[in-house]
Amino acid sequence: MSLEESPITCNLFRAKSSQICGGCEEVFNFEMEYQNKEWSIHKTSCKPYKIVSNEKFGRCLVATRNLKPGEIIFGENATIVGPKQGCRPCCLKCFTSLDSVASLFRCPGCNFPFCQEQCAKSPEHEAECVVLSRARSCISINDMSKSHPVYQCITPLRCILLKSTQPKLFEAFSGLVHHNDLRRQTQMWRIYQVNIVQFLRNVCGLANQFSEEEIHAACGVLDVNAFEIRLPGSKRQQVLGLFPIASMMSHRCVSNTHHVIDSNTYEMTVRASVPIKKGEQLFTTYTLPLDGTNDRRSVLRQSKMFECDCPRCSDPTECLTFLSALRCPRCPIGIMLPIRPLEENETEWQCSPCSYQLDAADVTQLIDQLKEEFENIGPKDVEKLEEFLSRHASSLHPNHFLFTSVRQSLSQLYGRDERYLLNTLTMEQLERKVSICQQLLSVADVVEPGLTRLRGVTLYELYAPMLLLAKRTYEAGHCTLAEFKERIVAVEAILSEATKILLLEDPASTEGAACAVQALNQIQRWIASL
Ligand SMILES: C[S@@+](CC[C@H](N)C(=O)[O-])C[C@H]1O[C@@H](n2cnc3c(N)ncnc32)[C@H](O)[C@@H]1O
Repeated sequence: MSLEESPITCNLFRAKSSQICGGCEEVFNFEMEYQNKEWSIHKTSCKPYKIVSNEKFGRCLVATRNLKPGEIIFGENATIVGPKQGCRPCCLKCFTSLDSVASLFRCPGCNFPFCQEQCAKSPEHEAECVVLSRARSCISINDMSKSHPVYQCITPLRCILLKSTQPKLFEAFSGLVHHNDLRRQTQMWRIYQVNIVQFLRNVCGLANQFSEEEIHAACGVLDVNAFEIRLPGSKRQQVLGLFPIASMMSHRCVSNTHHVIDSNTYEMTVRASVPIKKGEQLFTTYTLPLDGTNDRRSVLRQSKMFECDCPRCSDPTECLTFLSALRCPRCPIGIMLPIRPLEENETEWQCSPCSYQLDAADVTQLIDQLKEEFENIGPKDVEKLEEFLSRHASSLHPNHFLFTSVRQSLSQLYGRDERYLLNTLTMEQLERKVSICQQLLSVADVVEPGLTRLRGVTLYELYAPMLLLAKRTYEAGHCTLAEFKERIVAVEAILSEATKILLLEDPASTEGAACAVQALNQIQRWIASL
């Protein structure tokens, strides 16, 4: 793959004297007399990444020097923040879910509900309120527990209004990919045409200011480039943010970066999650890493408009995680994998030892049925979740993504659910929690390697039952003091890694980080006293 440099990178060409920048390791040739001036210009623009362009990925980011796990690559603020398509009614300023608000405040201008008057009167709402007030008679949002289609137009409206309110930002926004040409044939285009384009042009009176194409382009930019912002507590609405540099990162189903978005400031920090070599492309993941190949590729096809052929998607075993693999119905040890994983609708699935085959349609039918069964289980129903695992053990590989989702829930429920509080768990249940977390980690280590949230959270869930098991075993006289110490030191290593990762997360969304630091200090003091 050739990654051509774009003109955006710093290039100061003048012969005579050479220097290598210690930051980006670029070589500069200076005229001696201009050296200091040019060097100070470079110092302010030197970054550990650069934007390059490539036939397959379009614009993308590559590392300009070796990066260590945890190292910050860049940070940037969201240029636009707004509600995600299909969200339930929320305050347009702070995104609090309105079903949890006792007394709503209706904006006198546009009639949108807000959590409080102060939010409705915020400067951020001013320009959109003028537009939305023209549709005042159609804006009647009364059921706060159900999504309302009018919210679909808020974030695209905020984008197009930049044209007059912040022309520079609008220019940058207009340079982002929208894929109107590819999206034109989709069902989504037709929905946007009615719910957003016609609403904004015909009902809100923007027909003279914005063409249909321009409004569709705003919707496209958001679909292709925006990031989800996870807000804590009652703001757990899905909110979108546009981050122009981050949106240049290409997708790979196993990424090498990790990002955190501060839920108060909407500032994104992108870090290397694993070691990255100078010249390597920087990847993020546009999908859920624990989904199977067919689901990930389908999301990417529908919303990002490309066919992912990354190493994980091209490998029937998904890098030996077997996240989509089935058990062979014919032989006891067989595992069934797609023969051509990039042709999900046509490929046969074949058992490795006995060569028995299933059609793609049969596999889809089975998985759809099991997905439905899984979705109908209550989110806290430990017994039903356990039952699901045992009932389908002969159909799915132990690491199958459906089982992995079940394990993710169980890893939290054992020890936290009121019926399964940690101190009340039996030895067997503690061992169950440990084995669930270890299985999850074995998958996370491959699909979300390094300093990632999934690993941090799972390591944190793992430490407590391990500690309790060691304590109870020692107190029952079933191990020596030396063996006990050894087990506690192993727990400390796990908690120490969990803490390191959780401290990188948004402090508002992970109360775990503070608890982890406290627990780590306690264990360290305890080890010192043993
Ligand atoms: C968020 S944008 C990334 C920046 C974009 N390349 C640009 O030039 O502005 C996402 C788009 O980049 C391209 N892209 C990203 N990752 C890709 C991948 N793994 N394979 C093919 N195209 C990819 C697709 O066109 C996708 O819709």
